[in-house]
Amino acid sequence: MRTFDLVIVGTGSGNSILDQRFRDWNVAIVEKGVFGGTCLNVGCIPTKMFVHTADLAATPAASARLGVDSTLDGVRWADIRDRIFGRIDPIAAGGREYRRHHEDNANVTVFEGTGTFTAPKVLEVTLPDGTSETITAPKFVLAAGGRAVVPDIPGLADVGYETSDTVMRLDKLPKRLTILGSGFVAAEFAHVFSSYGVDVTVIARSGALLRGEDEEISTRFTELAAERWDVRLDRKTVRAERDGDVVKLHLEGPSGAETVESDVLLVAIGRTPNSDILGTTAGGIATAPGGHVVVDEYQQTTLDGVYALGDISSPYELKHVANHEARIVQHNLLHPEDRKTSDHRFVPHAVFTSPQIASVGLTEREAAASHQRHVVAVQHYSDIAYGWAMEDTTGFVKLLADPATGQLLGAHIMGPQAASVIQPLIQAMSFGLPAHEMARGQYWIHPGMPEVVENALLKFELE
Ligand SMILES: Cc1cc2nc3c(=O)[nH]c(=O)nc-3n(C[C@H](O)[C@H](O)[C@H](O)COP(=O)(O)OP(=O)(O)OC[C@H]3O[C@@H](n4cnc5c(N)ncnc54)[C@H](O)[C@@H]3O)c2cc1C
Ligand SMILES: NC(=O)c1ccc[n+]([C@@H]2O[C@H](COP(=O)([O-])OP(=O)(O)OC[C@H]3O[C@@H](n4cnc5c(N)ncnc54)[C@H](O)[C@@H]3O)[C@@H](O)[C@H]2O)c1
Repeated sequence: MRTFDLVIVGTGSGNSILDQRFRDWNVAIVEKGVFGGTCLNVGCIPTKMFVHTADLAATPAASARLGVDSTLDGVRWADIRDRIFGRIDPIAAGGREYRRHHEDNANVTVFEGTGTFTAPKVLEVTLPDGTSETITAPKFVLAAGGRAVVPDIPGLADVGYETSDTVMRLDKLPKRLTILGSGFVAAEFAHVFSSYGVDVTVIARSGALLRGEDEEISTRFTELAAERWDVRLDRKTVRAERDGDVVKLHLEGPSGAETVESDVLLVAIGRTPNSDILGTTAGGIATAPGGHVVVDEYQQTTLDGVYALGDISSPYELKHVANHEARIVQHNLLHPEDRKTSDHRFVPHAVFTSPQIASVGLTEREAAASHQRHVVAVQHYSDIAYGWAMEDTTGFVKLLADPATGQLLGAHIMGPQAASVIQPLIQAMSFGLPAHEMARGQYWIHPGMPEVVENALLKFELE
């Protein structure tokens, strides 16, 4: 058994922990897949590169009503795909090369295999050739992320399906795509593929898409989605079947049995933490019922010296959260006598679909459920100057605040550039800036898009 000072499992956010301050540590990094993890290789970065091209492809269809006539001549799928991965793949390869061979990493040993705990702080790494090595250390960082969930639907395993890991590398664009699921991944890929001219069907188990959002956003988004895609709500998928090149999904819904046919099926029903593969139970590390590794405010697991971060322990499953937690773990490894706690007070997210959606803090339903006193302010993009310029008809900002203090409790935006427009609200919440001070304590560039936030703030009826 080889002994190290520190073992890091996973090279997504885990890889960012090591810098020159660790040069005197004997470190092992264990990675079973592609260097760089989900966000770089199959997550945030490639998806948003596809979303950008989708936004461009969708522009001609949207501009005629403003008096600008243009047509989309075509979408070169292979060129888009190869440009995106032609940029990303070398970054992953470069990261691997850096850790394996660069002089900065003389103290780092890379194990390219699957790590599984056989006992507390004893990790068996199974290498691709079937051999294994056992390693140990007083300190571990578990940054092993999660993976797409595949439901137990009869026939599914035989028909062939894509997940977010594979759908961006399809050989050619399908004519028809069915997406099983109604969350982030479904909403983003439905926008991407439909903008490229693919007929998209979205199958939701419940009565709305993006159900985790504030109810008004979810309801309004579902209505808009139904105008662009074939949206099937309240459907149970009972069986999958292949007929030549066609994938058939047999559903049961409000009107009885029905079948959806398509060329490609994308399964997007959520992700599960990789704690099972990592053998956390044998490792003496507690997990929550959904499989997330349990951590305290210092990101330490139930086993002393073993830290965890990102999707393996965080129910948020967002890259900016994993990055924040990686910085906390890094600090706590380097300064065990002066540890920091992670801050999950105001975790924002954005869904890069169309219209874009962004959110931070309490939804109205959550505020009511927690008996939090609150007032609500809503401002439509259509009533601000830049909204006139865009002739926007669907976007809005919805804010929640404490009526006594003016402190913002939640912000929910659906509309152009929502992921950027929300940032000052995240800042105000994080630094405790009350709504009225935020609205009137600064200039708002006229006629900029953030005026939609200013006007929403001014609508609050505070005590
Ligand atoms: C399609 C998609 C789009 C997304 N878009 C966004 C977005 O726009 N914004 C955002 O904030 N978040 C987004 N996310 C979420 C984001 O990608 C994740 O939250 C983030 O990448 C998690 O980082 P991590 O370091 O925890 O795990 P990962 O990056 O998943 O890293 C875990 C690594 O551990 C390795 N590993 C796992 N088990 C073992 C083992 N037993 N032994 C050895 N190695 C192991 C894996 O191979 C992997 O490389 C998206 C996710 C998906 C799937
Ligand atoms: N922009 C972003 O930040 C971004 C983008 C993509 C993914 N992500 C992250 O990745 C995670 C995974 O995304 P996701 O969309 O796969 O999961 P999700 O949790 O966002 O949505 C999954 C949806 O599938 C539904 N579902 C579950 N089981 C089902 C079944 N058997 N049949 C039909 N529907 C079913 C759920 O009710 C849910 O609405 C997200 O939670 C998010 O944190 C983030």
